[in-house]
Amino acid sequence: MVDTVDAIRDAVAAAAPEIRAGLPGRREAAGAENPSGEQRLAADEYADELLEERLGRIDGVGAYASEERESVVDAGEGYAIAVDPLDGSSNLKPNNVMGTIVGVYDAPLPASGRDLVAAGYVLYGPITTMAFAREGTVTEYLIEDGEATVLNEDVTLPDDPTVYGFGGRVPDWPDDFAAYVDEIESELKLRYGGAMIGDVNQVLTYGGVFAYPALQSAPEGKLRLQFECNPVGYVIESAGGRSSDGTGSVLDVDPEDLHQRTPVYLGNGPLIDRLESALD
Ligand SMILES: O=P(O)(O)OC[C@H]1O[C@](O)(COP(=O)(O)O)[C@@H](O)[C@@H]1O
Ligand SMILES: [Mg+2]
Ligand SMILES: [Mg+2]
Repeated sequence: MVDTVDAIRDAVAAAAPEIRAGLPGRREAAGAENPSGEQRLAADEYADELLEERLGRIDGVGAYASEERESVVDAGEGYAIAVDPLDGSSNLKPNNVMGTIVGVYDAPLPASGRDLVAAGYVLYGPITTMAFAREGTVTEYLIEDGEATVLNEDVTLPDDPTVYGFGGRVPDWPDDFAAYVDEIESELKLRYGGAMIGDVNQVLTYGGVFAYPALQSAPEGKLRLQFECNPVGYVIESAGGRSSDGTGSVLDVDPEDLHQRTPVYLGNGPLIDRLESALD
C-alpha cells in the first residue's frame, strides 16, 4: 500500500511542472482578493484549484485548505493539508522565483505546528526543486517531468551562516528588531528576493536567517501560520535550524484562526537565540 505522505509528496511533485507551465498566461490580477485581503492573480487561483483536485483525491487525505480560500474543503477521512499554492506571487510580474508550500497535519485545521507529520516546498527557480521534511529529516529533490529524484539526503543548515533576508519596510521595523538587524548586517550578506521560499531556501543552502518580523503597523507580521510559517518552520527545524515567533518555536503558536498571521524568524539556532534575546 502506498504511504499517504509519500502519495502527497509525489502528487506535489507531479503538479509542480504543471503549475510552472500554467504561469505564462496568468500573470495578471484575477480581480478578487484572497481571505488575507491581498490581490489574487490568475496564477494563484490556477495553482489552488489544481492542488485541491490532486491532493483532495488521495486516499488518506481528509481536508484541503489554502491561503486562497475562506474555509476548509472536506475530502473524507485522513490528514488535513494546508497549502500556499503560489508563494511570492508578486514575483510573477518581474519573473523572479516563487514557490509552493504544503503542510500535512494530523489534526483538524486550524492546527498546531506540532500536529504536522510532514511538510515541504517546491522552489520554481532556474530548476524546480523540492525540500520535503518528515520524521526529522529533510530531503531535497530535483523535479523533472513530474518525477522527483533525490538530490541531497539529510539536508542540514551549514554551521557557518552567510546570508540574511528580512521583509517589511525598514522604518516600520520595531526598534528592538532594528537593533538586531544592525548587528546582523555587519556579519552576513543581504539576500532578499521577496518570495519566502526563495529566501528561506538560501538560508537552508548557505545558512543564515530569514524574517518576516512583527511590524509597527502590523504586530502579527504578514505571513500566515497554517500555510507558510508552520510548514516552513517544520522544514527548517527538521534541518537542524530553529523557528521562532519572537518568543519560541513557531510550531508552538496557538492555532486560533485558519488565516491568522504571525511574525516569523527562521534560521541557524544561534542566530534565532540572539534574535529572541534582542526582542526580550
Ligand atoms: O513584498 P514583501 O512585503 O517583502 O513581502 C514578501 C513576502 O510576502 C509573500 O510574498 C507572501 O506570500 P504570498 O505571495 O503567498 O502571498 C512571501 O512569500 C514573502 O516573504
Ligand atoms: Mg506565501
Ligand atoms: Mg500565496
